[in-house]
Amino acid sequence: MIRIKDLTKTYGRRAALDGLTLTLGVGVTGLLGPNGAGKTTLLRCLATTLAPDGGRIDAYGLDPSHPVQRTALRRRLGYLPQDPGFYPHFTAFDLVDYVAVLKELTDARQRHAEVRRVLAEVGLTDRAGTKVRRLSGGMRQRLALAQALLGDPDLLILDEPTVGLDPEQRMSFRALVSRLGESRTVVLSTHQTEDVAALCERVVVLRQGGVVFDGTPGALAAVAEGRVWLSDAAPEVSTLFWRTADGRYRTLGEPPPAANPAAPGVEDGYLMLLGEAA
Ligand SMILES: Nc1ncnc2c1ncn2[C@@H]1O[C@H](COP(=O)(O)OP(=O)(O)OP(=O)(O)O)[C@@H](O)[C@H]1O
Repeated sequence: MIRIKDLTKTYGRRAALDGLTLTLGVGVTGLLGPNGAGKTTLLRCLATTLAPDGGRIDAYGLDPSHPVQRTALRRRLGYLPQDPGFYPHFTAFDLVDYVAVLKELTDARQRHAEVRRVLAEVGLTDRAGTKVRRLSGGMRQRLALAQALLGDPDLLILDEPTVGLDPEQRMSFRALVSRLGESRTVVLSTHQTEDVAALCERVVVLRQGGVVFDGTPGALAAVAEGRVWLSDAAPEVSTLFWRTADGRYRTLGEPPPAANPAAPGVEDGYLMLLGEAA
């Protein structure tokens, strides 16, 4: 169990985290929130790469503000940062192997077997010998995920993991992450409400460094219950609407004339929650 209590982090005068409190258990939790809401800052604090200014984190009884406990926690987590810095001249295998060395896998035989295992998990076995600079964006993203899986961590922290993946890779990513979430804590940030709907049993919405929603994807969708409409004519008042593939207009907010109610999705609930719909 991971308990985050009253976490604060300020850059200059800007509060990136403003007294954030959250508990994480086994399963996949998705973090949604507009740009600058504090998702990356929270994930970096959890990954122990950034020290918060105030509040506390208790992960499996370990306190990351304590140097010895921080090291113990690092052994139990895997982290996919938002912009992983890669060495372009390393091969995929060498890159993951290098991270494995940093993660104290000292026995070369066992380490190489573990590197092969995580490359296989993300479908990069046949690219093991390819240099990072020759990999596509989606392959690099999968490589970044592979290094996070080293050592089978209890806590997997994934910052926008689906960026750059094509639809097929996104599907296999979802399958992999939901399988991983059966027995460990997975927390991921995303701007893709589809990922949240398809993959997360829990969604936490951050805004201005605090939690504004914590519940199931279904409960987030329900925030827009009775506020989603389909109509043949475009609404006249300025609400949030768009033309769908079948030529009808989908409106969020007040109903346009002669509109039919439609079932809300996670994205509708999220937009309503953030007040971006009228
Ligand atoms: N190293 C930094 N120096 C100064 N300000 C920062 C730094 N990192 C983040 N911030 C600021 O802190 C706030 C929260 O940023 P953070 O990256 O955590 O948000 P986010 O929710 O991950 O956003 P995004 O969806 O754009 O990735 C923003 O206002 C950002 O400008």
